[in-house]
Amino acid sequence: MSVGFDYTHSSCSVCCALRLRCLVCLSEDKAAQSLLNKLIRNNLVNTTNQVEVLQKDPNSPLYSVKSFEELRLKPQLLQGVYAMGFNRPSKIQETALPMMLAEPPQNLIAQSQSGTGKTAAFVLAMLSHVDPNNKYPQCLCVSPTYELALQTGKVIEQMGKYYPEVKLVYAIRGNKLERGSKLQEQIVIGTPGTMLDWCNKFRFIDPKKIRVFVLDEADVMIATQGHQDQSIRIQRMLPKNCQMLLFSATFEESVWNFAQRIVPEPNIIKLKREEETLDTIKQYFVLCNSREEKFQALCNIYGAITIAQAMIFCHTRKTAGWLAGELSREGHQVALLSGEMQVEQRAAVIDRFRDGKEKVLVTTNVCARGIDVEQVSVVINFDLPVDKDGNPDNETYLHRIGRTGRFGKRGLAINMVDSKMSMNILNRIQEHFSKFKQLHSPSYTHTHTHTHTHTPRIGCLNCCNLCFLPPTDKKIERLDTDDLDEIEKIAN
Ligand SMILES: Nc1ncnc2c1ncn2[C@@H]1O[C@H](COP(=O)(O)OP(=O)(O)OP(=O)(O)O)[C@@H](O)[C@H]1O
Repeated sequence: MSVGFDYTHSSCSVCCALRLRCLVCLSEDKAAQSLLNKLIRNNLVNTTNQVEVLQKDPNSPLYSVKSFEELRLKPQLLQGVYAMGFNRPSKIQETALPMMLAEPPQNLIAQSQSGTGKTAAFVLAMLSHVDPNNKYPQCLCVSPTYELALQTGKVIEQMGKYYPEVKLVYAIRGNKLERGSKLQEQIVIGTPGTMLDWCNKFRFIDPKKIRVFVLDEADVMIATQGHQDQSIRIQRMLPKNCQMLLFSATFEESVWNFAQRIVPEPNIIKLKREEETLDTIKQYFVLCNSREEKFQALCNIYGAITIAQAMIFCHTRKTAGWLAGELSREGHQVALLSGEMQVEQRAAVIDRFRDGKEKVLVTTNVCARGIDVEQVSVVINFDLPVDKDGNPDNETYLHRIGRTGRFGKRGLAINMVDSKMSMNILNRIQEHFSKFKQLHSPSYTHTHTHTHTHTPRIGCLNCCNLCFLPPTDKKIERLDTDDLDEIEKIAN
């Protein structure tokens, strides 16, 4: 078994540390992460940011709606929307829905973070566009994995509850049809490989009759080898007037290039991400010599201040398991999120933690990235975040501790330092975030080797990940965990 970038295996349960180096696992992670978010989310992510719109024809009027009634939906669909508990369109839906429902159909590329209502939007568009009297496929929706396709299928079923004439079929591995058969269902949802076979090899679908083509989770899609080409091959079989819709949670250059190949003459909608900031977070570090000392420091902190809920990040599954065991022995109610768990099991653990059934969540980064648990007031980096080469992983640091300071609330982040090397990493993280202020001064133009030159803008979605990172002058201060008075002070 070789370990490196070309290392491939079909199951992520083999390892934890290896996952950082394995391309297969990286793409599985992205899909699993996305599924996890869908399973644990039961409402919209709050966002106050504005929608940016780039129209194919800048002279055509831009409509946006504040209610579902304004969209003149079929009554059965409006009933479905309200039955799902949607009172009004989400921020992205306000602009995307009128575009998607317009006549003649308009192409759309839309980007906004997960949980902002993209799936519900394109499901509504598909259901609106099909003619139930025609018993053949009219909408194709491509998802990166079987599980994600099933999730979207569920939304179609819920929203189309009062419109039973419209039928849905899954083009997924294992769903075998008789040779020579023709599909009667109006909507086909599936993964790119099977969808392509059904159009091309088996001809269950006549691609020339497709009116709406949806490509969901483009960022996850391109992380999986082969999916990009298969999606493009499907797209090429569709008629010129077919409406092309593409959705993505992020918009790095690779996604953008792919999007442009799938969607000709697009309208573009972007919803700026809620900016994460370190300014409202107090950051400390604790000096220790061993894993046991780190644990002791943790106990001292728990002994001195009241912590409603905390997340503790470890580098490996092994450390996370060990720490969870030690904390339980000390009488803490601990939840452990671990890489070998099925996505559904992980979702259940997060749900329990969110409901306050456990007060401490011990996890590795791979499991917890992108998960929002608002009420967490303390984040502990039991191990500092590093990338596959052992360099500081600044972005992960921001994501981890950013969760404690959401929506202007003050949070606390404590970093455990157990060697010269980890002190060096922490110093570099601190330096990175203070340098940022200079990098983003308005007149400064910076170049990233992997992207293009542009005038940097904080929150800019089209350029590079760096621009997501806000500046801060915040120092990471030393905390002596043997001094109870000192610990008590940090909580005030
Ligand atoms: N207009 C709305 N009003 C209330 N809730 C909504 C509305 N639109 C969507 N939701 C709900 O918000 C949650 C997120 O929506 P949706 O899944 O469509 O977002 P998304 O951007 O596609 O995110 P993801 O890619 O993670 O699924 C879902 O629980 C969905 O039922």
